[in-house]
Amino acid sequence: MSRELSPIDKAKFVAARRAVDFVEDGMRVGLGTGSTAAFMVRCLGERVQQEGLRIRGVPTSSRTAALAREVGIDVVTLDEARWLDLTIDGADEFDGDLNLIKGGGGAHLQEKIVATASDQMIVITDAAKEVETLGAFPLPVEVIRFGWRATQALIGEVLVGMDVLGRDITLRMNGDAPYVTDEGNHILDLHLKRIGNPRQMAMVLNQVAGVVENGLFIDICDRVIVGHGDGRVETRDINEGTSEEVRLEFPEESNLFNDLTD
Ligand SMILES: O=C(CO)[C@H](O)[C@H](O)COP(=O)(O)O
Repeated sequence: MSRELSPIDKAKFVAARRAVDFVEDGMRVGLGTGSTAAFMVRCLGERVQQEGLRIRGVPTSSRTAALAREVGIDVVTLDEARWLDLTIDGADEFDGDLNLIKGGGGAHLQEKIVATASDQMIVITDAAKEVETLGAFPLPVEVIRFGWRATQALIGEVLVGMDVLGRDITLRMNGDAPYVTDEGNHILDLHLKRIGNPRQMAMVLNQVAGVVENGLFIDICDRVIVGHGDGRVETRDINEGTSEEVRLEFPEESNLFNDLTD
């Protein structure tokens, strides 16, 4: 069923729509996870069906895989694709260097593997996710289920002496049970409020036994596409140091908005 989109949804939609302009015939494309990425997958599916665009898509979660198949994208595994031309994904926060926090949707492990196996990563987002300093959004850390409490305690120890404003660590839940990722792991959310040195944080966390991957994406994103509720879309390229703005028409009626669940 189609529903009225909020200004934030409209912002996410126009960012997604602009991002698919960067996809060319024959590309192998990493498909992110989350509500913004879901718009992008739908827009890509539209190009596949209407223009005959030929691409292979590598999804970053079981949710995205199901949606990509539904909209007619040829879905392959990363091992089949080997290497990707482009990955398009959302983010929970981004800073002026285009460093990111990801994993709010619990998929940052596959997302990081896919993004780093790509020539380019484009992040699609609304303007509210831009921050001066990362860390207001809790940092997701995927951990092995075995001994997760010990891993939590060890992470607490390594946070001492680091440039953060909070040290609470919570186990992500799915109702009454711990959240389980596509890889069968748990997620600890680190409520740091400020991450003064994200590069150091990303390296230190991955040294802790039991940690599989943290949600900091450092020097991975090449472009950010920021959508606004009025149709303006800004594209910033960190490598070229450029920024451009266009305005997209917002379709009054579109089956791109049917059955939005993500
Ligand atoms: O990292 C992610 C999933 O692991 C998402 O990209 C991030 O949570 C943003 O989600 P949304 O587009 O729904 O705001």
